[in-house]
Amino acid sequence: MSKNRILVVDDEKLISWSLAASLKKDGYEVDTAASGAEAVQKFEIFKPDLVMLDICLPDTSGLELLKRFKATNEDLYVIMITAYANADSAVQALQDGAEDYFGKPFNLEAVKHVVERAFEKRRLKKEVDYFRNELRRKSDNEKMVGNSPKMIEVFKMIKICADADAKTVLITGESGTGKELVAKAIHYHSARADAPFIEVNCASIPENLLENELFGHEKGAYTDASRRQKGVFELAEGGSVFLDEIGDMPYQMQAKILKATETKRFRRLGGQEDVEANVRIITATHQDLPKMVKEGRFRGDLFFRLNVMNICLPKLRERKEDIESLVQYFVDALNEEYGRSVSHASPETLEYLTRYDWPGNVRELRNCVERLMMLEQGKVLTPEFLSPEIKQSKVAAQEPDSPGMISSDFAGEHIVLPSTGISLEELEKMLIQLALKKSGGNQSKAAKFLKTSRDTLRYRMKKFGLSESGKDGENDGFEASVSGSAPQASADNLRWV
Ligand SMILES: Nc1ncnc2c1ncn2[C@@H]1O[C@H](COP(=O)(O)OP(=O)(O)OP(=O)(O)O)[C@@H](O)[C@H]1O
Repeated sequence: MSKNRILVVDDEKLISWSLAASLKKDGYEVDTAASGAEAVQKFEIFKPDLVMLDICLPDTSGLELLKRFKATNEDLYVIMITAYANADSAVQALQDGAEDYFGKPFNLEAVKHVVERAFEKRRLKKEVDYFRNELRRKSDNEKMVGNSPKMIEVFKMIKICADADAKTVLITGESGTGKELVAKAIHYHSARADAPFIEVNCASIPENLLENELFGHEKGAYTDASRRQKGVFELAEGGSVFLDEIGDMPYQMQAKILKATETKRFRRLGGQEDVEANVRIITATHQDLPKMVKEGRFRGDLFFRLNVMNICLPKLRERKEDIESLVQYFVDALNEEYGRSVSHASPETLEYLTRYDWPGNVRELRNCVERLMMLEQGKVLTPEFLSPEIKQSKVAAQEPDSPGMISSDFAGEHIVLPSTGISLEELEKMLIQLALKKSGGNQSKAAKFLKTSRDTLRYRMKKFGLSESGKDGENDGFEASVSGSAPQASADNLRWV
């Protein structure tokens, strides 16, 4: 490993000689200069990591040299050497970017500590820069894939939130749709990218520890609080706090989060004064917050505050056109991770993957590709190792071709009727549900689609227990059907694919 280089600039020969000898003994590479002109020359050639600079030089002021050196290399550490009478200049030097100073006459042991401290600080700074760049690189690598119109809308919203420095953002969507990726994308594409992004999963931290985690505590706030400790809101200063699973935030804590979002201030546990919070708060949940508000489980005021900017992530089954590019993206990423050289998924495999409904969304798709890559020996992913559920989804679509089955496309949905038969009433109910789904619940449009009158439709909806509000009987719900997510529709023996 190369040695750290130190340039000692002092016109008093005895001082520079004793400093150089002591620093060399400590393992540094040292050079000396007795004037400003010589220092400038040596600075160019020797390229020091640290300069020890006397404030009073025969041909120039150490303060001038300090500015010149720092302008050339802003990461350079400079320690000023000053006579005690020159304390004002030392203060000026610190303001101009010097790291530290010591006075003459000096104790070599004390100087040694000043130098060690400077290099330790430099090492830590490098380490922090390294990890920050790593994180950034990681976030850049974690691309968000998708060309569907729904994902393009999501990308537009990410850009708007990042560019406008939105102070609160709510990300909603089913589990595995990419909420965490969106939160990172907002942070790393905004002016806050160089400050920390800190994630807290509200569901995984016990209620009694959450406040401490978020806001920190003062010394003596509780029995074990032997010193003041910063919480996430302070540690993320200038950056973003990502509160995942905000729906699981305890009700009491919600009021504190509301205060922090509204006033940009919070209080440490056991603290008497508010602390300023310069952070963007990104929240995410897979839960239905408006419903939770109605049920009194989530504060309405906090919901409205968070919901100012809402990014709603589409389910994977609603953007199946993205599946092929996602699969290729995961194949490439996993090739790199496992040192494999799989080229792609076969058309038949892709057909299976496109038929399946992906209740676990993109996370489930990624896991599926990973499993195929582990089991497949060849360069192309074949359907051989697909799970039974995924294979079943295609069988379901193909079965109608077998004797005794009926298959049809209706209102854009592929309907499969079982070989065991189906009652006319069940079929009628399902068609009404499909028509309502297609019309977004609009009864006039649904009636027109079914070539019947609105009154007839309403009569039949009532007959089948499909309520006007968009909900039908107890469990067999219109809500579930219109979401398009229910492979088993109202009749158990029917399947939509
Ligand atoms: N559009 C996308 N492009 C590429 N990868 C994606 C995309 N969306 C999600 N992923 C991947 O899917 C997995 C799940 O994503 P993520 O953790 O962001 O989902 P989530 O909505 O936060 O899930 P949960 O609610 O369970 O926390 C991750 O591996 C993520 O990298």
